[in-house]
Amino acid sequence: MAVFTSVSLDDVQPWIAQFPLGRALALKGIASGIENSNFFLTTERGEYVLTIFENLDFEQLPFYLQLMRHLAGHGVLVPAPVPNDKGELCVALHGKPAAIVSKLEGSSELAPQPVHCAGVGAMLARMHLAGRDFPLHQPNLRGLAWWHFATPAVLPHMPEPEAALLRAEMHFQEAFHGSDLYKRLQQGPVHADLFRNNVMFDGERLTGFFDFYFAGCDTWLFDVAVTVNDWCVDLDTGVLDEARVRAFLDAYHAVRPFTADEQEAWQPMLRAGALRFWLSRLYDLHQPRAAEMLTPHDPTHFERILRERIATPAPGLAA
Ligand SMILES: Nc1ncnc2c1ncn2[C@@H]1O[C@H](COP(=O)(O)OP(=O)(O)O)[C@@H](O)[C@H]1O
Ligand SMILES: N[C@@H](CCOP(=O)(O)O)C(=O)O
Repeated sequence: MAVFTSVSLDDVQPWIAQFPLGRALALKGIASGIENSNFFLTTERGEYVLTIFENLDFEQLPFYLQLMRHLAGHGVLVPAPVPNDKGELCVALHGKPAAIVSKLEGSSELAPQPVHCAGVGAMLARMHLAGRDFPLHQPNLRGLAWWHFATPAVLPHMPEPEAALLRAEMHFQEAFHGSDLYKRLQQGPVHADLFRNNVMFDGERLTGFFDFYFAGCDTWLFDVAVTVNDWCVDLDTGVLDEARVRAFLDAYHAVRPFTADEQEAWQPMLRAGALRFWLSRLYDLHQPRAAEMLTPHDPTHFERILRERIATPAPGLAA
């Protein structure tokens, strides 16, 4: 998808008058994405993306939009939110929160090579460092507490071998998240959904990270694990590609060196990253929402990745 909320150019015209963007010239629904309604918006001032938030409310949005603004101000490549004439970054449209952000150049690199992974690793480390003095706090809303909520909702729909794996992994992750090792890991604002489709490249040049609407405060290592599980994986088998993993981790480490605690937590964290998306994909499959163009993501992809991470140790954080 997804366009959950339909909007026409006529709807947008009076609304956009509060932004310093001139008149709206074109509006086009974007089919990809599964969380929000997104539109490419052409105005007299240029190209933007209009997002109508379907699951986030006005209280939650300042965290995401101010974080993007903060990171952009610290040289991290992310879309800049456009304030209206009152300085607000988020304004109601059709009764739902909406925001306009700058459009990034380029396109997603869906078949990444080590050079792309290195670019993402280095920028992710810069993002973590830049987030250290971000003053707002919000937990990762798809963290352990949400896993506890989602697990009983999906278990009745699952055949027993998969249900057993989910129960066992939840048990394992509760112990890991409660450990002293976990509590010592460095935390801060994380993207938490930095998949291939949420990064733009122009050739080999990274032009930006976007889709910050799963961001929250969590361990930096969780962000690394989520990102490696997508960027460095063979999509057919769930096996990690060593050259891409090495390129990613070495580039990250060169900007923000991994700690000894992070080395120790790396394997269970990769499992946590896989569990998080297995669960959310199961939840979306079994508790679907109405949308004009929604294509659910396949949960078995992350079940495979989880099984593979349990069976095979991944390359370590440092070479
Ligand atoms: N700032 C941006 N610049 C360029 N393209 C964007 C931007 N934000 C979103 N898009 C486009 O919109 C699509 C859907 O956005 P995304 O944030 O992934 O949706 P969702 O929040 O529903 O998952 C992306 O794949 C991308 O093509
Ligand atoms: N990346 C998640 C789903 C979130 O969708 P996005 O389009 O907002 O990245 C997944 O692959 O399950």
